[in-house]
Amino acid sequence: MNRIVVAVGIVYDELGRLLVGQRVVRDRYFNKWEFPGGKLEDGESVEQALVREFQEEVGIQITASEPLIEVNHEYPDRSVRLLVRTVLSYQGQVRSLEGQALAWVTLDELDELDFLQGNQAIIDALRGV
Ligand SMILES: Nc1nc2c([nH]c(=O)n2[C@@H]2O[C@H](COP(=O)(O)OP(=O)(O)OP(=O)(O)O)[C@@H](O)[C@H]2O)c(=O)[nH]1
Ligand SMILES: [Mg+2]
Repeated sequence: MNRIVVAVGIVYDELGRLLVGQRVVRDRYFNKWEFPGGKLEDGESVEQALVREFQEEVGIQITASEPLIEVNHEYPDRSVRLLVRTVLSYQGQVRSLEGQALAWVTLDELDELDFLQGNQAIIDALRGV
């Protein structure tokens, strides 16, 4: 099976909280929490995909990001490669553009959310485990 390549962004607010979104009902894995992002389109770099997805989903313009971690995960129906980047700067105001719930949460609060399975390695990396 081909691996689906996904750009994922970690954005912090001025209090050091992270931006998370809840997948909407029409999605696979509905109601699971995730970090904003999405699949790379043909010919796109990870940075281009990240900029496009953040514009489409949460309405901000990312101006700088750096790699955090790459995670391969096998779901029952698909294999994904998550290219996770830390967002260093952006312009605009975060808002939900696709009907998804958005929240700013602390690292401790991440445990209370029902995340996509593939995200445990990301959360460990954020905690420096
Ligand atoms: N955006 C995002 N996607 C993630 C995360 N973790 C994770 O496993 N994924 C997986 O990455 C893939 C890409 O997500 P997506 O929202 O662009 O695409 P999708 O699968 O909903 O679209 P589709 O149902 O039309 O194929 C999904 O299979 C999703 O489960 C995450 O933190 N953020
Ligand atoms: Mg998406």
